[in-house]
Amino acid sequence: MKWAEISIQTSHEATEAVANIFHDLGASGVVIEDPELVNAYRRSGSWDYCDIPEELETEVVTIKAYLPVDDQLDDKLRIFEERVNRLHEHNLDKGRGCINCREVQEEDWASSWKEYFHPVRVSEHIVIKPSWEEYLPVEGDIVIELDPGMAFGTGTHHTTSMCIRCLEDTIKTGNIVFDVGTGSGILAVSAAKLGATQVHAIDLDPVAVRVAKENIAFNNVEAVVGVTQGDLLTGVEGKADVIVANIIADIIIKMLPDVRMRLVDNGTFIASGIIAERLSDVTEALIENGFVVDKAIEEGGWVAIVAGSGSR
Ligand SMILES: C[S@@+](CC[C@H](N)C(=O)[O-])C[C@H]1O[C@@H](n2cnc3c(N)ncnc32)[C@H](O)[C@@H]1O
Repeated sequence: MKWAEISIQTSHEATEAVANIFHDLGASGVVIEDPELVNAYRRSGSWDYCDIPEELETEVVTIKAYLPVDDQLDDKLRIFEERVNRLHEHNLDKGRGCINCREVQEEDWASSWKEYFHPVRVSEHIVIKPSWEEYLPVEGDIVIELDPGMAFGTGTHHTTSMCIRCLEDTIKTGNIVFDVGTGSGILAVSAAKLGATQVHAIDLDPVAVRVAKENIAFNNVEAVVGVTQGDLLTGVEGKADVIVANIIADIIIKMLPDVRMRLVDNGTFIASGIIAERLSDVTEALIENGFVVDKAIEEGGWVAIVAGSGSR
């Protein structure tokens, strides 16, 4: 299906009114790009995942919506423009008011990232293969088929590949593993393929839970891996030999008491998603919570830590 992406540059005060006009014209959702929100989020310090630059031009808000390309589109565009031009009647400044319209294919949004995702060897044995690509395994390869869809975790991100390497060094046949923040399920599937006999994967995001279930089925490890929607280790019962979490530093620090409680004696916690600048914070918190830090590895500005729970 063809869609029209309609975007408008407007002012802060007109944001809600413009979004309402889009809704009235049948758009099921709008994308609001507000540089002030980006700057506020940046300053909050809760985003470890990217070095987002400070937005310098904060006055202009861009709002985008998608409408089907059909015989009503021209009328809808005309109505949109008319209503934007009448915003001053409600004492609202429309700002620049520049409207752009471009055609996009639905498949473009859903699959454009696929061209960047190819089979990749992430550890000595594990190769991540997109479900739509061919790969001829060599002896000793453990091939994981993956279609991450909208969930995080293709194996190409340093935080994920470091976790997989640490899992490969840690997991022993028969281990129980908890994967907190499973995303695409990539670490849970890796753990199962490396010999774990019970894996509990958890994610807060229902989309991730659905995608992880699909990838688990794809790799025939449903008998070993179960996925639940949940907040970190809340409500998780039993103990694991290995807990892995590729989330941000602050969340890792927050979950440490639960991690320690849910690990067997001499169990292992693999923590990733930590920017190098936060290594000392996480290390200190680990020690405060009774862990022994075995090693920290760094790649591309990211750190993964392997820590032992010791015996209690
Ligand atoms: C960086 S992704 C990691 C995905 C995958 N494990 C990997 O290593 O590629 C972090 C995941 O943690 C999930 N997450 C964030 N906060 C969470 C929470 N409080 N409880 C459970 N999952 C959470 C996100 O939805 C996301 O899927």
